[in-house]
Amino acid sequence: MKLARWQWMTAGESHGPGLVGIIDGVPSLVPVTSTLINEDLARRQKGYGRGGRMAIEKDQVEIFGGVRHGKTLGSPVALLVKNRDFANWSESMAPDAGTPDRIVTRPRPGHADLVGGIKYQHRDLRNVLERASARETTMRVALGAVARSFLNELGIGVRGHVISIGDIHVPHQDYTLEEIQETENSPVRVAHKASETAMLSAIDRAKEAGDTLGGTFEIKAFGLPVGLGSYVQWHRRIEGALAQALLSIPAMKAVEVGSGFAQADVPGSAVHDAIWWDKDQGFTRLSNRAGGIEGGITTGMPLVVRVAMKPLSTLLSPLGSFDIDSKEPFLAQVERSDVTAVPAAVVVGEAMVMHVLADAILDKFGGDSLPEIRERIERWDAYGRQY
Ligand SMILES: Cc1cc2nc3c(=O)[nH]c(=O)nc-3n(C[C@H](O)[C@H](O)[C@H](O)COP(=O)(O)O)c2cc1C
Ligand SMILES: C=C(O[C@@H]1CC(C(=O)O)=C[C@@H](OP(=O)(O)O)[C@H]1O)C(=O)O
Repeated sequence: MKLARWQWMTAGESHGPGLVGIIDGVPSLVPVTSTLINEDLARRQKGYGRGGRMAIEKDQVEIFGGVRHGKTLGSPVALLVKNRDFANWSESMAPDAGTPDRIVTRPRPGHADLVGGIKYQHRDLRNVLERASARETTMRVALGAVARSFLNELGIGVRGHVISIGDIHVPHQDYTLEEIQETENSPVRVAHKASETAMLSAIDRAKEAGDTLGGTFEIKAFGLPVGLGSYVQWHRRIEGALAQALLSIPAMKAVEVGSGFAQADVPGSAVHDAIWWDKDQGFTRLSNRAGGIEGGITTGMPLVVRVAMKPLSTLLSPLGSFDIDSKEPFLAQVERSDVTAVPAAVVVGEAMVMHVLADAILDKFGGDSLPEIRERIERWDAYGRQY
């Protein structure tokens, strides 16, 4: 795989002391503050259908490196988010000596418990679920807020919204950035009131039945330059990087670009976007079924990706499974779980798209400081308009 220019990683367990993250490759002079990062952390915590854990956590970032007086230095950015719930697990999850109570020997169908136990030779499946948990996505979002600020400074806006929860879908339309931004006020992050009401009662019904719901969401990026990604080598096609990034989010099972799956059902004349030219904007497209990518390269039209999330696997009325020690079948007693996390997953999806775009910008334009990169993009855009 290619060496990313925007390299980032996270560490930390769900009920351990907290989560840490580092990004190497952030240009200097990008505005970054804990207030700005906390905004995205709060957005990820919202959403109707979350369980008891979200009432415990109030995610707040601490910036440990790479930022001074509100601007990045060009050195690695290091972040920390503490787990409030650790206070309730301090003995069981102590990094040094402690008492491993709350041992898990009952793997949940659909979670990482069983395969992780076999793979890492753990007999306490807590050692698996602690890291497989989507708690880790908190740090993806914190680091993603740094990418957001970088992209915003270049005039690129990335926003997502919910398309469906269970079998309730919002009517399809080409949502604008403003319409998507308004979904911040919706408890399920949708832009359509009737769908919102139906989704809220579907979530209530699923909760009563001890069941869970998945759904789909859309992420759009506005203001991208033409030319990110490439067709010249397999790993440089940008939709490949986006699909990998989005499928890496726990519980995501499918990704489509533009009108994606629907393209397979209709002839080419109903799929491809006619090219248009005028002297003000240069080349553009009359429609955007391609979702802003042709030949693995951004076209300058809005980037559109959709993601399908499976229903969560921790069921209050669980499916059958076997205890890994006694080998006896059981129906697990579950303490708490989310009913749906699709509205939260949108914010994680935005973060993953922004990490890919930040890397693609640095790959195409290089540069060490924000002003240098901005100037290069402006020159590139001017070239594009007169091509
Ligand atoms: C924001 C978010 C919250 C989640 N909350 C839960 C949860 O409460 N219970 C659960 O069983 N799974 C939850 N998941 C999904 C599991 O983490 C995921 O299914 C598990 O790690 C196994 O990975 P896989 O589904 O990709 O195979 C959540 C996922 C996300 C993105
Ligand atoms: C903690 C978060 O999500 C968690 C993801 C998750 C899972 O199995 O993935 C299970 C739940 O955690 P717990 O077992 O502590 O109730 C969710 O709350 C979070 O999003 O910050």
